[in-house]
Amino acid sequence: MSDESRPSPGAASTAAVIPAAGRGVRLGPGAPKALRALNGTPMLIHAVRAMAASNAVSLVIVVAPPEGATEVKSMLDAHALPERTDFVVVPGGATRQESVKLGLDALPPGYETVLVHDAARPLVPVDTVDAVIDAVREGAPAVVPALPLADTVKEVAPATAPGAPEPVVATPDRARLRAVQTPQGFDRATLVRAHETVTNDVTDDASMVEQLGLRVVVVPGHEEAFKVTRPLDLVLAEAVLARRRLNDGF
Ligand SMILES: Nc1ccn([C@@H]2O[C@H](COP(=O)(O)OP(=O)(O)OP(=O)(O)O)[C@@H](O)[C@H]2O)c(=O)n1
Ligand SMILES: C[C@](O)(CO)[C@H](O)COP(=O)(O)O
Repeated sequence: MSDESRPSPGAASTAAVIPAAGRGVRLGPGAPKALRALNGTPMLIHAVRAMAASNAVSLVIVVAPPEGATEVKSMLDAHALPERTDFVVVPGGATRQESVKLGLDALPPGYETVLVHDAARPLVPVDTVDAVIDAVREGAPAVVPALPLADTVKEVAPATAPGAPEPVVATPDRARLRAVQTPQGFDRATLVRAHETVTNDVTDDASMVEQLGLRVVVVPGHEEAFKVTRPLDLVLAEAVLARRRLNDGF
């Protein structure tokens, strides 16, 4: 859609920032993780389509590997997206946190709800995306999709000598723990303030909002929103896609 014919976003418009600039070290040697294929389609395209599947999302900002922004733009041009969805590509930074900030800096006015979604979670279902957006629109400044843990978790202390076993110091109550996914959803002003204020390293955006002392709430996550991190996750992702194709009857 051209800039002239595109309606300007209203207060209810939602944009998604997709950090996709990581190397994918834990996945092993190869192209940057977001550009690797799942059933023949780049992981990033799956992730963009997962955001664009929500009727509420009209802009996707892709934060590309710093040296790969042109390639990512061509890749997006070559893959069909819904007509209502525009996209912008910006080069990323050295950490996820920096990449998200660079994506936010490129966000035009008019988008009051912002999702931050890992390219590495390509298969999140649209119902999860919509649940996050709805919770933000209902007034929560920050929303995370999350699942209860299947494993018991131990807190450990550093080993006393190289190669020695780590001593366990605590077993947190599993019933109160959640494994957090993306997309995480935010009121735009809150997310911008969090990224301008918090300078320590964090592993997700919601924890920056927690550091501002603001309310972060959880909505149910989905097992298919898992993060492709290690080689076995690629096998699982392709199996999920195969199951979807079977269920869709083609
Ligand atoms: N400098 C970085 C690092 C990460 N990410 C993005 O943040 C998301 C979650 O990060 P992760 O799964 O840890 O990806 P990588 O950093 O690529 O993985 P690894 O730590 O194995 O290298 C991914 O979509 C990744 O592309 C990013 O945009 N910029
Ligand atoms: C944002 C995140 O996906 C929530 O679980 C996660 O914290 C990213 O961590 P990573 O180590 O950068 O993959």
